[in-house]
Amino acid sequence: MRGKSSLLAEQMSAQRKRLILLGFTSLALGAAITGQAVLLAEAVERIFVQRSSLASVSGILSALLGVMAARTLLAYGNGRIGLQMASSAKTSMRAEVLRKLSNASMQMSLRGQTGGKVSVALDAVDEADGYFSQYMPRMMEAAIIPVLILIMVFTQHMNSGWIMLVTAPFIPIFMILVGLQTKNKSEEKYAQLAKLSGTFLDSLQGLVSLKLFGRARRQQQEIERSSLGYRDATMGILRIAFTNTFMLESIVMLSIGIVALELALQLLVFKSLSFHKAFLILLLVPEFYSLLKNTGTAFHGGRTSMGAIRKVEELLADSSEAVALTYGQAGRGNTDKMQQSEQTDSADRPGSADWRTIRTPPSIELRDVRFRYAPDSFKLAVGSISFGAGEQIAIVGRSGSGKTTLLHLLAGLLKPTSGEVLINGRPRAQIDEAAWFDHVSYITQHPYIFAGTFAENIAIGAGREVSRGEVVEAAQAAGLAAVADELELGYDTPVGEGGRGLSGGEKQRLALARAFLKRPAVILFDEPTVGLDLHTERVLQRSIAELASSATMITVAHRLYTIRHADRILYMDDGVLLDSGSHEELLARLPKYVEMVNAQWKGGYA
Ligand SMILES: Nc1ncnc2c1ncn2[C@@H]1O[C@H](COP(=O)(O)OP(=O)(O)OP(=O)(O)O)[C@@H](O)[C@H]1O
Repeated sequence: MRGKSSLLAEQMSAQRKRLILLGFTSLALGAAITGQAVLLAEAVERIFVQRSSLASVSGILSALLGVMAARTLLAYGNGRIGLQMASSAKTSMRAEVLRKLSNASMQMSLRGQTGGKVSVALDAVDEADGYFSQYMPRMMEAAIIPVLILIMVFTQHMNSGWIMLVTAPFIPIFMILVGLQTKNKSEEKYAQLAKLSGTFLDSLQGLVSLKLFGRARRQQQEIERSSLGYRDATMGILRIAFTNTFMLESIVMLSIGIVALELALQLLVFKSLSFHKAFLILLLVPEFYSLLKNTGTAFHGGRTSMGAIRKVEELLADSSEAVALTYGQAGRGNTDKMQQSEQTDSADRPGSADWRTIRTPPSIELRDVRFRYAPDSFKLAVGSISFGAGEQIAIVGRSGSGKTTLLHLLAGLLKPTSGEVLINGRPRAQIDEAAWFDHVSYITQHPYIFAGTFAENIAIGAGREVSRGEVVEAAQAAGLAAVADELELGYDTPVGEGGRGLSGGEKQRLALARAFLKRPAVILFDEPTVGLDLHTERVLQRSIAELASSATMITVAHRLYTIRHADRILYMDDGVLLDSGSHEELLARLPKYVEMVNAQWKGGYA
């Protein structure tokens, strides 16, 4: 797991060059600020005290203008460097979040609320901006420029230097106290925002169910509660920010007042100070405190950003933890390999290239495979089974017996807690994931339809550019041609979110059309439990049989037709493989199987 604030440390080390540049521009800015004060004091001294002619100070005035222009440019430069740091830090953080989320195991994807993750990936990363664009440049300026000013003041008048040195620490001390409070509040704000986003997205996704169960009002109240929590957390931060600004302003005013009083006494009462020196110090003192004060404001923003960065860090750490927790020993190897594959081109890895060229159905072997979603949860222990190349396997068993879990293990969506899955004798964990998925089609009961056209949704299966002709051919093979003809814009009709809806049977045929484009060597099929009309049923059966003729096919089967036509049937019972064999063999020796077959006859599944 990542150490605390290591994400920040990583980002800072990636920005080292810009930080050094920032140091140099801050130094130059400090020189410009002190130079400006010196030139201004000199010009005022000559014009008003020595009554020199304007022409005699024209050189000083031009130099003053030049220094002022340089100061403006340097301040602008510091701002730009800050913005560039923020932009590249945000880009790399967001990329890391997206990479982690997309590489995460299926369990990880299911953990936590999607809305919360979206909020962290978008809002929290955006909030990190302030740390790099404001906090860091101001901190760098505060570390360099006040020191330059202080040196200057000490060389002019020791007393003023001491007053500044004694009063200055009040500002950072105050900032630290406020900052600590703000950080907690900021983390609370992000927790509230993630909760609000999560509740909101959940409610949107489940709107129909919520309405049907009369829970819409309660959910509305839940959203209201979450949004009020978020409001309170935000208001809490703002309250601290306003108090912070007021207090800082008071400290600054008081400090400048003390220095001015001391200068006035020295200048007018004790007459121990020249006007030039007094005026120069008086010009530098507000610069000194204003820099520290700006740092105070930036500090507040910086702490808020740190809270946001911590949230991003937690999300990243959570992904790594979930991977380690789920995979156990075997998983640790897999995670290593996953990281390895990020560093080296997957095609270079041993076993990838030859696997890519395989087009024939592979043999699959489970070797003493065990799996748990979490400690003390459902346990799957199927032992060792092997499936011959091109074999048609049906997995059957009661609801909750672990059929889908087994299918996910075969697909590589879940990693075994112990044991391994071998493909053509090679551990699946050693095969490049992308290369493996190139050869697999997993047709779930509820295929995902992306927001896009009907044709695009089919084409996604190919994983390459495909012509309209190929899409139409795949649709015909999957029995979808008639459906496409009935759509308003044919293959160009928008479907998925925001588009036209598709029925369950249509979605499954669309998943089949994707598989026809892909022509996979392995088909994993979660057969629909709901009854389809006779015509759709026949179309599906025919299409699947055609696809299966060139693939190793493993089906979580619910229909007697599929079960009877399988080469081998695996009967699962409470996470254990109770028996396997042909339909006739199981009928002869497994009473639970007979019971299931009889129940299906009665239910009309056959
Ligand atoms: N993400 C998960 N986390 C924890 N437990 C899970 C998860 N998914 C499934 N389970 C549990 O694992 C067990 C097996 O589930 P699985 O979906 O594999 O059963 P199944 O035989 O496919 O059931 P069905 O026929 O109803 O789809 C169940 O007890 C289920 O509650």
